[in-house]
Amino acid sequence: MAVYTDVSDAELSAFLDRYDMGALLSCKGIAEGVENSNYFVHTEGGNFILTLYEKRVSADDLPFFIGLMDHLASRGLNCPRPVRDRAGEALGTLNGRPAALVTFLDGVWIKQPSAEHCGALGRAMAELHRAGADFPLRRPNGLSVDSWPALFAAAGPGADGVAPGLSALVREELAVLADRWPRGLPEGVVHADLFPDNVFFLGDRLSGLIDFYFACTDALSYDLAVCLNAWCFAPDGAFDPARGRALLDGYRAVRPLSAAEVEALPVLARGAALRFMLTRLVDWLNVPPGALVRPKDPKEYLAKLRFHRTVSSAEAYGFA
Ligand SMILES: Nc1ncnc2c1ncn2[C@@H]1O[C@H](COP(=O)(O)OP(=O)(O)OP(=O)(O)O)[C@@H](O)[C@H]1O
Ligand SMILES: N[C@@H](CCO)C(=O)O
Repeated sequence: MAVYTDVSDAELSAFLDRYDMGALLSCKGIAEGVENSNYFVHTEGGNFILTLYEKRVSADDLPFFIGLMDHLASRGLNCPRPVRDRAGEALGTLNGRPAALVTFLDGVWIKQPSAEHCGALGRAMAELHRAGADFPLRRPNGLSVDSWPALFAAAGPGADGVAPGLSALVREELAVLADRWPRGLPEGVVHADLFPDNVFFLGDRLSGLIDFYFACTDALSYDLAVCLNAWCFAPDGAFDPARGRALLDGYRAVRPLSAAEVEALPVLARGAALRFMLTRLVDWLNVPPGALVRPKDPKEYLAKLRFHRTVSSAEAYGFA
């Protein structure tokens, strides 16, 4: 994550007084990520992650995210557990932002995933979908097809300065995807941002999933579409069908896909590419002054979007 809101040791110690976690030993801002402010917090009680929720997270959604992490962890999924204060509250306020502490997960994320990593990811994603099946809360996906025109408007007039012709291409995509977006696919809890930096490994073993702050109720196969984009392109920008196949096969080994879900993958992957291209574009063109953040490159997702425009069936992703 990034750091948008600074927290001093004194402010943090006062915040921690509500918890049974002993005295603060150290606290360090985490530069990775782009969405919220994150700190690594070491106390006499152990290691924790402190998150201050920033612009894209609505305070009204926090009970969904906190409840979901609790629910998934109680179903055996390895994800952060919210830490409760003496009054039983997992959410507090720090420097004017909603804030929470969660448990620290061991592991590292993989910068260049192999087909084996993608297979492990597919299995873990299907397990997440299964574990979420009886989660009682619902949250619509606020970054799905209906929100994309407003997101594009929020990027402002600079799009063609990032890549010539980008505005025209986005307008075309908005129209095509509004027309073709699949409805009626099996739905449930999706992570919706399961990028490599949100999946930890210890050796070759997938050890945990983090960052549930885009999780929502949506088509389960949308998660696969996000991961085809985030995990299955080679460093030279070419799609790698071996990784795509491993991801899809890993998933299907735990939760079978219906014919409708498979058929929908190209348009879902195209929409997922546009979604991340647009949020990156907004962030690229609007870096808050003083923020410790490195915005992610929207052009990476423009290239992925161009690829999906050429795809007509899931076989292009390695599906067999
Ligand atoms: N529970 C956790 N255990 C261990 N490390 C964590 C945990 N949560 C976050 N981190 C660390 O903080 C970094 C950023 O966290 P996270 O991905 O949640 O931030 P973000 O701003 O939402 O990022 P993104 O750009 O992926 O949305 C992670 O890459 C990881 O190094
Ligand atoms: N995973 C996102 C950032 C968090 O939304 C991206 O790479 O654009």
